[in-house]
Amino acid sequence: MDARQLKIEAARAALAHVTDGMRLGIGTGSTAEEFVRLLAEKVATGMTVIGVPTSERTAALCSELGVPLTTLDETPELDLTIDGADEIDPELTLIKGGGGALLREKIVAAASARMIVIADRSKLVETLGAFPLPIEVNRFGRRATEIAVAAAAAELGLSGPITLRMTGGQPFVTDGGHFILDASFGRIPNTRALSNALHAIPGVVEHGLFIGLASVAVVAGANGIETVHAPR
Ligand SMILES: O=C[C@H](O)[C@H](O)[C@H](O)COP(=O)(O)O
Repeated sequence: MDARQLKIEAARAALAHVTDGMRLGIGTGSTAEEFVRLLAEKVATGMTVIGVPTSERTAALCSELGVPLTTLDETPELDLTIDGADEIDPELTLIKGGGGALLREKIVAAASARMIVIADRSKLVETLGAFPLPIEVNRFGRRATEIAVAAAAAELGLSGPITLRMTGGQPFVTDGGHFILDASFGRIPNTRALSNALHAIPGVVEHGLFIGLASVAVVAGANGIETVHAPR
């Protein structure tokens, strides 16, 4: 089965958790897009759900495919968010933000009673950090923020290149109008400590470590679907 098919299988398995009338957080990325396509088929045959998209990109796809949308201001409490991830560890701590949507994704996940992560098996890791950690920063003082991030990481024994994400020769700008720093720290054993340290830096808007947000991961591999539950 190719990578796209695995994403479709994970999305299909997660769709089984969606029931009529749910208020859904709808994730961003190639896996979440497969979920949107399958959800749209259900909506077309009568399922009633309302979704809060986690990016302009997801909003556009939902609108194109007829998935009804609302805003988090109109619907501030959600039943379930379904989203992809860049890395998933055994506790279901995640790295997200490879597509730059981490801020809205985290706000939406935090407003949801449950979050299900959908992924192919390649996203499962023992320790997070091979995937560079996306850190969303205010444009103002970006260099100073970068220096502060490096210093905070060094205090925790973490180091490595921190690069400004670029696209088409220009800095990548998030839906919220911010920049993204990608921090290649390597293994991050102390995710909670790093999260706290990053949140203490004024120019950091949010980071891509999702701790204690995902309740279930639905992971598709060559041998079928594996469902991983977060420890209680
Ligand atoms: O900002 C993007 C999101 O966090 C995505 O959910 C994440 O990058 C995974 O994307 P994909 O399903 O394309 O691997």
